[in-house]
Amino acid sequence: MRSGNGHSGWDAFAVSSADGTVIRGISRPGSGETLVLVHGVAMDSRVWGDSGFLDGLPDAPVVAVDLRGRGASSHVGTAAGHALDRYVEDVRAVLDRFGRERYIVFGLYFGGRIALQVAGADTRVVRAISFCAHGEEVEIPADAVEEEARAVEGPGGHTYLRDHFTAKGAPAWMVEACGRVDGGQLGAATRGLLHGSHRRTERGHPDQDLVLITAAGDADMATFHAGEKRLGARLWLVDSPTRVQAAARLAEVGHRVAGLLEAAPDSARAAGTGAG
Ligand SMILES: CC(C)[C@@H]1NC(=O)[C@@H]2CCCN2C(=O)C/N=C(\N[C@H](C(=O)N[C@@H](Cc2ccccc2)C(=O)N[C@H](CC(=O)O)C2=N[C@H](C(=O)O)CS2)C(C)C)[C@H](C(C)C)NC1=O
Repeated sequence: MRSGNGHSGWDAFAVSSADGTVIRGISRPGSGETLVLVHGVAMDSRVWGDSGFLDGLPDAPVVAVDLRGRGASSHVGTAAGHALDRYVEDVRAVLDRFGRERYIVFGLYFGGRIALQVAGADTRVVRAISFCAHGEEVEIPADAVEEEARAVEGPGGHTYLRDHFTAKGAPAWMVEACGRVDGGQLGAATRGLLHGSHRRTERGHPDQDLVLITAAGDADMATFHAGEKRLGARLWLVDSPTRVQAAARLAEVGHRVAGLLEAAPDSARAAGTGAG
């Protein structure tokens, strides 16, 4: 039986973020801890089904967010409106809406960095998992970002991204996701990276379980190890030469996350040490 929004068993939701922006997404009931999913820059909440991530998590309650300017959420035209703190407010408004005391937040690429940032700000997050983005301070190359913003907001924006990701060996679901995002929002979101996304993330609570995931062949592995040490995070590796190609491993990662949920005793941290 397909519900009104075209996803069988899923319900659409809408909440107002702190600045009034309407954040939408889809949710489904389940048993155990609620998984909140945060997509990357040129994506929307459809990536979780398309990538096979959800195949390994048939029973978990899931809330899949559309960040502002993506999916069904409201558009925001300014770079400042796409600052990291706005995205954190978006996710926290969604946590408020579902009223649970504990959440697991899983993010893809920049969505993973948002997940870590939300964990630093909100102790309801008992576990945060970042797929292929670390939480360390980075030097944002303003010129490269401006160049990329111009490329993605222009008429050839989708082609730029599709060609770039295809050349990097990204899976089809990731290449296709780019075509669903409005060019103007891609430009604003890209320039938005200059508004606070350079900041490192901090642990929000000693008992939080923080997990960083990256490709075994990641050239930037040292930064992920730095995150392990500084944040007391765990590092999962997927068998892939690069972070972009690791996107093809999301179905496997979904199964691994399911293993974490099964092993979850009272404190997420204990699960972190036990489940391996
Ligand atoms: C490859 C190219 C098409 C890609 N562009 C995108 O895709 C989207 C669409 C347009 C803007 N886009 C960004 O992402 C911004 N542009 C970049 N960002 C740098 C980056 O390092 N970003 C991190 C996350 C992050 C952010 C801020 C602070 C820390 C970390 C990241 O995770 N990057 C991976 C690629 C990888 O790890 O090799 C991906 N990110 C996509 C996503 O987040 O959805 C999916 S793949 C920062 C340092 C300026 C770089 C840079 C050349 C300008 N271009 C990309 O990265």
